Amino acid sequence: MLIGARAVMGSNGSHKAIDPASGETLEPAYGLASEAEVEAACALAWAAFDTYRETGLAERAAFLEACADEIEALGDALIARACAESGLPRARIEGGRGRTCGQLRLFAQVVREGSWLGARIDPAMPERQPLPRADLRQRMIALGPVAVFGASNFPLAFSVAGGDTASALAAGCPVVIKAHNAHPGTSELVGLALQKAVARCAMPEGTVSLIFGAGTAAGTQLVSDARIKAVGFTGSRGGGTALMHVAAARPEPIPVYAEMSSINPVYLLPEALAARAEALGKAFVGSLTMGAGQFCTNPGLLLAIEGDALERFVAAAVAAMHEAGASVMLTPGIASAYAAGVERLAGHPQVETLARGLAGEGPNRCQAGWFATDADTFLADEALQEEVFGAASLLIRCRDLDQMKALSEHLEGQLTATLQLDTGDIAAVRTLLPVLERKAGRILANGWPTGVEVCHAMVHGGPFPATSDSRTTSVGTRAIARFLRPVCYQDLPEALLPEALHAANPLGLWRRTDGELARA
Ligand SMILES: NC(=O)C1=CN([C@@H]2O[C@H](COP(=O)(O)OP(=O)(O)OC[C@H]3O[C@@H](n4cnc5c(N)ncnc54)[C@H](OP(=O)(O)O)[C@@H]3O)[C@@H](O)[C@H]2O)C=CC1
Ligand SMILES: O=C(O)CCC(=O)C(=O)O
Repeated sequence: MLIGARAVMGSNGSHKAIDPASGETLEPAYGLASEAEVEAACALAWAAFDTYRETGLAERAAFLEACADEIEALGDALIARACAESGLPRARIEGGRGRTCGQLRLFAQVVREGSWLGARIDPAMPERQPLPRADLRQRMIALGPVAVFGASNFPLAFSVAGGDTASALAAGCPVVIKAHNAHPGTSELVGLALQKAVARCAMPEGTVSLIFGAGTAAGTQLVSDARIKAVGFTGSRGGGTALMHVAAARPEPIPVYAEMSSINPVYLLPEALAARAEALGKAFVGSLTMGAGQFCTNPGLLLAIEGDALERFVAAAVAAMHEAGASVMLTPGIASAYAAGVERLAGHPQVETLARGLAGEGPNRCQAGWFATDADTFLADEALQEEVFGAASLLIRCRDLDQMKALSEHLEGQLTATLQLDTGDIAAVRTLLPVLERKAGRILANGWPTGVEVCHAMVHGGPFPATSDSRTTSVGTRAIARFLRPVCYQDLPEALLPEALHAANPLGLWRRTDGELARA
């Protein structure tokens, strides 16, 4: 583990990674955190907080860029270890490294630009009648140390130096990262890169710590620690909601930003289906089976109106499914949860198995599964909405547009909703759109939900259970807002005000002065 500047062998037992492709155990053993070690990481993060949050914009941006540089400097050792621990192909891991470093550099630009500080100035009005107005100035400050839980399915871009870490560090929050036990070696390497960047940029020692934990104890302790002020999590609905309860039960409750479970409905609208049923069927299977379906944006639910066009779509997708290879899943636990989920669907008396992919050889393989039922069955059985993490999807045959809309109202919160539409479908979509806006964080047309762009306009969020807080996003630059809160300074002399609020605007920020936005 990396506790501040130290490398520590955890004293609470040990853990080794598994290569899911072969089932073999990978050396070395990683020591797991004792209570005292979790405590030490939190103490260092707290000690770092007041210094780190006031680092200059240029200084903090350079630190984020140094994190990216150090990750790249790990070279092939990082790629090889991440492939071995995740079973993911090299191209996916290399892409993940590019995304991770790109994300850190994007947040560096955001930090430098400074509008996230949200500077507002309402100058004093001493002559105002009947009462004078005080001088009021507002800016955003960092919330405090953040506990980050690395995700299993993105060992780089949603893990130790992933979006939660990048946005928390950008906001001015030290991080204590709980590594995912599926990829301890990858976590260690990336943690070492961050530790080097901290030293190189002379950031306070506790800016970054990385702990390994056994079961739920270390994570629970971390979220319970009074010095932790927010949580970033990507993983299961069970894990995310458990941490929400822990955070809410603290003497001082804290926000938990958990991204959990989503089945990502795809609407096959009649005109689009009639025009390109076969192409859509093939493209659907490509999106479903990519990366063994281990994306929270995987298209786990299709909605369409019964008829000939739908049957053409089904025939094309079934043919593609029969050729879909069985990729390695991330962990034995995820592979067995997938197998159980598929068995549950296959054994449901009102669910038809449309097609299975190829079985594959070796351990932890994901045999894709596609199932169908009617809208009445889906509406009557809540369990059919549960995410089956992996390449499994359920087609709902609807009688008409009204039933499609009724079914949409019934859906839980989602990360995405996808519309396959043509011009002739616009009127129908117009009636669906208000429902989808209430249900999902991102609505997309004529694409597939997998693949999330890291940019300014992205929303990777949505109502529960997609996330624990629908007001925000875990991907894209808006993610920084999760770790900030406003402070108002009333009548403070300029010598005591932060630079962002000085009269001369030395940081050159866009500020709202008396309601007017200007860079002055
Ligand atoms: N929505 C999404 O994006 C994703 C969903 N999943 C879902 O999660 C399942 C399991 O995958 P996994 O990635 O391991 O996700 P988990 O939610 O099981 O674990 C994620 C992290 O949270 C920790 N954790 C989990 N539960 C608790 C708890 N009650 N208290 C404290 N810490 C906890 C785990 O620690 P430890 O491992 O030490 O127990 C791990 O570090 C998959 O089968 C899939 O259903 C997985 C990945 C992404
Ligand atoms: O597809 C992506 O890029 C993000 C998906 C995601 O957040 C997840 O699967 O956990």
